[in-house]
Amino acid sequence: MELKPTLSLYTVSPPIWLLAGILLFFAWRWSIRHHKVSSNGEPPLVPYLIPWLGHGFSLINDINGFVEWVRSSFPSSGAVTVQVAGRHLYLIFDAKLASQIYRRSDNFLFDPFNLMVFRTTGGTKNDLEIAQNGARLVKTDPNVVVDGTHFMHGFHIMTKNHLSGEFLEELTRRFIETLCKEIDRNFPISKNGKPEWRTMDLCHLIKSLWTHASIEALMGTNIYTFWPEIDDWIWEFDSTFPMIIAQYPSLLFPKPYKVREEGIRKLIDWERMAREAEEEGKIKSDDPNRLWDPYWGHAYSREASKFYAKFGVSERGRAGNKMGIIWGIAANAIPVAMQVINQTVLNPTTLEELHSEISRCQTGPLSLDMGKVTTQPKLKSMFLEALRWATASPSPRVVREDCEIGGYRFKSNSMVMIPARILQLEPATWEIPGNEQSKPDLFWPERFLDGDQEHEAHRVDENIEAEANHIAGAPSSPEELKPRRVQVEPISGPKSKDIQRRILSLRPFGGGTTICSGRHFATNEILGGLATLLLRLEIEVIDEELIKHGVPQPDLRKQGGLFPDRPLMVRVRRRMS
Ligand code: HEM
Repeated sequence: MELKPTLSLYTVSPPIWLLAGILLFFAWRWSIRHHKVSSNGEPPLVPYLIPWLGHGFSLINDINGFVEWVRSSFPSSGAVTVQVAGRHLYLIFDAKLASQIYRRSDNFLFDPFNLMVFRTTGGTKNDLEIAQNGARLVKTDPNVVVDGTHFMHGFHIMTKNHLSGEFLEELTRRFIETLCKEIDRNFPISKNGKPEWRTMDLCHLIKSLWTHASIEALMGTNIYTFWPEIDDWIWEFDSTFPMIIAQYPSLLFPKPYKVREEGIRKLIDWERMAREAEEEGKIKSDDPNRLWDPYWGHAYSREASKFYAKFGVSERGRAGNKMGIIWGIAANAIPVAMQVINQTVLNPTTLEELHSEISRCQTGPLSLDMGKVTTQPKLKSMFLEALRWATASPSPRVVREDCEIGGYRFKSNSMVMIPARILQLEPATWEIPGNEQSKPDLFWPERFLDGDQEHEAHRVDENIEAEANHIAGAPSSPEELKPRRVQVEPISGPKSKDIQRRILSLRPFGGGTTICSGRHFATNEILGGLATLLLRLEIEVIDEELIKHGVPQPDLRKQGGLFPDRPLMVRVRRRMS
């Protein structure tokens, strides 16, 4: 009997092969995009080619671009898993899940990153052991003596207490005072009453004024007598420090380590001089609780040094901590200040409206009621919109024990990252149908005109729950390290789904126990600084230059506050009173 030829694999023509391949590829892509969980319950795994290393290189090379790419590949997943150097890293894309993680600070730990900062800013082996005492870690070094001290949490509470209330007011007062002094020095009141226009890059001007005012407010004036270059040094440190974090070898890349060592040396000198000045009675006030003096600067700088010294942290470790604080203040708040001020002068209607809000807060020709400034609706909306549009905070955590949240399984010792920028640019959250200006990649000054009372109230509520979880089961903290309650209106009444989603999705300051302790100062220095600047200076955008360079956008090469990616050329002159 003659057998009929059957359709064998070998007889299928190449176009059919190709078609089958394309269909399989799309089926595979569809299945990974629509799989809500992996087979073991973890968030779906993003496929990778290089074993062990996985996505490590893409993540280091361009963290914002990589995270954006992952989100676009998994648009309907609340979380995904990526492989980085042999470990799983969960990227969280769902705002509600992020809030649950922030609240569980006993299981989603920040201390491993605090420890990493301690090490990379120059802490010694002994300092690292002190820092691990009572820290929340997956595994503690077996040599560490655990005596119930809880050093890191104590420091965090001390920080929070010294950046609120009267301490916050003093830091703001010193900042504004120095800013005024610097503006007056750069743009003196003209003798003949006719000030000259000067051409400059506005971004550069803001960067230099704000850097000097924040360092002097925090560290005092004496530091400039032996380290006048500190304002330039901090930006050199900012551009080189990520290489130390990424563990570039010092033999091949000596510069970042050289810059860091210079900072450590100078900050050791700063602390020695402040101690000597105190012992020699050079500091005028003998009130041990004074808020500011020229040697220690703000009380927070003094108390941070004393806190570290009390626990036996070395001079080098203390200098490293100071370096981290100065860097934290400058590198996050100053780029956001630049974005707010750029957007103000770029839009004549906004400029006019802000002038009228500022005039309502004036207490004299050049003085302001700061409490009023930070509650003006348009000013506040500009600030929140700049935080939404121009920050990329990663909020890293490590999972302590296996747990299940939001339908996902999170495995012990894996890492978590909440890429806030993704939540802050999600069209479903921010875009209002029929309103072109509301597109999330655009800066829309009116976006937050309905206020942010709910945002802050929600963060405080989250923080209280996180603190309670964190402290439960941890060694008890001394009374002076207990957090003070911050007064915020509670969230009242039911909120629409849209508002709830927006409240949960604005995450520039992280959340939980480690929510940024400097956020209130950041608000004051950015809005108070903007009002101070507009009262003293006239600023006009140079249209031909704007056409040539284009409108500044957030520069995505960095995390935290995002700098404008190009200059904004303006004419500036002293305002005639
Ligand atoms: C717009 C400006 C700022 C942004 C976007 C920002 C952002 C952040 C973020 C994302 C965290 C980590 C939160 C977490 O993952 O839970 C953080 C922590 C922190 N920030 Fe800020 N920050 C800003 C300004 C400041 C300023 C001006 C100060 C100091 C005056 C400051 C002091 C701190 C401190 C001390 C912590 C550590 C909190 C702790 O562990 O106790 N920040 N900040």
